[in-house]
Amino acid sequence: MKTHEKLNHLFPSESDIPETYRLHGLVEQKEYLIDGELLTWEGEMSEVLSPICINDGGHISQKCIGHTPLLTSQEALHALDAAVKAYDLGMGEWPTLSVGSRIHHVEKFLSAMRAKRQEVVNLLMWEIGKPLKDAEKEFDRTCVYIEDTINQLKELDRNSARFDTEEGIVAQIRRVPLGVALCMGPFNYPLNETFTTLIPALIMGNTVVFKPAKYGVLLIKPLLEAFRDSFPKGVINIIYGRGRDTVGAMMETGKLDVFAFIGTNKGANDLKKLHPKPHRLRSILGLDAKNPAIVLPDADLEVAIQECITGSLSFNGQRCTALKILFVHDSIADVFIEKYLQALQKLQMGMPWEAGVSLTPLPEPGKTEYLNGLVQDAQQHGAKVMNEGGGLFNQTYFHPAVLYPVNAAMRVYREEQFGPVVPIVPFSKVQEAIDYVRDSNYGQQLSIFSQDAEAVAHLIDSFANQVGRINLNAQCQRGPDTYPFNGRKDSAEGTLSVGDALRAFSIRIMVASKMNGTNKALIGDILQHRYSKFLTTDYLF
Ligand SMILES: O=C[C@H](O)COP(=O)(O)O
Repeated sequence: MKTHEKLNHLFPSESDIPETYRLHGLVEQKEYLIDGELLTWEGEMSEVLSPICINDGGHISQKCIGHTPLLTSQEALHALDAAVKAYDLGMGEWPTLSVGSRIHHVEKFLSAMRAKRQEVVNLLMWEIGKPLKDAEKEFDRTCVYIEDTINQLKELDRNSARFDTEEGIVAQIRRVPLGVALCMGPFNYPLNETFTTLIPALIMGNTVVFKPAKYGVLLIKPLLEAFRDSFPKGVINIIYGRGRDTVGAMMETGKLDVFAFIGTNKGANDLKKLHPKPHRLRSILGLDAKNPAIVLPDADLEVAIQECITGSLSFNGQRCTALKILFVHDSIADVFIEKYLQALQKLQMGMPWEAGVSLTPLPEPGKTEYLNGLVQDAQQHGAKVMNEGGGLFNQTYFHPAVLYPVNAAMRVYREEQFGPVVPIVPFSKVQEAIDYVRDSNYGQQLSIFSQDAEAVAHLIDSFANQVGRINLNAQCQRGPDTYPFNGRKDSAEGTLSVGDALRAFSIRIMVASKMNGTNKALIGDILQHRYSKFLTTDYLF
């Protein structure tokens, strides 16, 4: 069957959807969380369209699955005020709670979250088209990340140095939260990526305003009560709405201390510049990437193909860590492409809940047209679509397009496609690939495929000052989550491993006292009477 004929079978009617995955009615998300209260929004709502298209008696359209509130700047500022109040040492308890107590709150949340697994996984499929296995993995991985964060924090706490005495000065050094954090995540990992900033921020004692991703927003609904019931008032506030109205208004107040954002450079820059004193804002950012694979002539092709197929096309290439351009030595380009296309044929396109399906509809509006534009541009500059049916699209479906030979004149050479378009660049000298990486604005990761120790070592040394991670005979990826996740140049700011994130959302400060009679009496008095929340004997590391 030709690919375009197969595409006709991608639009199920309601009755074709298995009962377990069917949505019964719309998910009406009217509630938002401010200062420990779930408030109900009666104003304008935003429609949530699933990328999954339904065939309703011959009429095929994206299914509307629910609505979310379009809050205004007023609600956003209310949320910010609640977070500011909860952070204030004089009024809020959260920043000065013991590590053990904060862990207890997060554990309570985790246990409530686990009970919502099926609901959240189902929404991950409906909202962003994530295949069932990947959606389950995202949920489970997030739970493990929270557990690991708790364990890491206990470890840090155990190893803490309580007092330092140097040169006649006693220092009570303490790691403290940064303040009020705004956490925003991307549509492709709306749970995992968001929680890898949200949880470390909370557990370190920051208070948070959380705005869920634009797509992948309804799946926070099942967790709203868990958030409300697990944390003290104002510690976590959850809002919805247009970025400019809500986030923009909060930024302009200058009251945000941390901006934790996983998304595009443009999104991050547009928001950050609204802060009146951006240098005061600690930014923890995961941004654009264009990770290349470099396949040398002696590469083990079986390994290279397997890793490049999953690296470039798992979740339709919609991962910041996806391989977004493949540099293949020209002596093996033909055989590489032949094998790549054979492997591609085995990937199935379909509904996210169908067994074996890995290619699914795309949630971003206008994405298929954008990808088609990239393909046409490459064709105009001399590339061919190497696979039958490649690039064929329909509303939210885009069949992967493998482009060859790609060169610097084409948009896809530098633009981050974030979708199922695979550009393959032939090279004769490895220096061409080295120059590509060095000239790139991005520096998240790259992959090298070769068995030649000398050649690999040379490349490692060429790239160690360019990217955050070099993968040998393996695709690019974030995990394991205990490993550093970051990037160079315009790809990231800060590092987000389990342990690094705890440090990213905190700062070490101290009270330093000269060892003289006055101070001995003074500190003794403060400690004895517990006058200070900060200066206590049971402080954090
Ligand atoms: O989109 C960026 C994700 O953090 C990638 O994670 P992953 O490499 O595990 O798919």
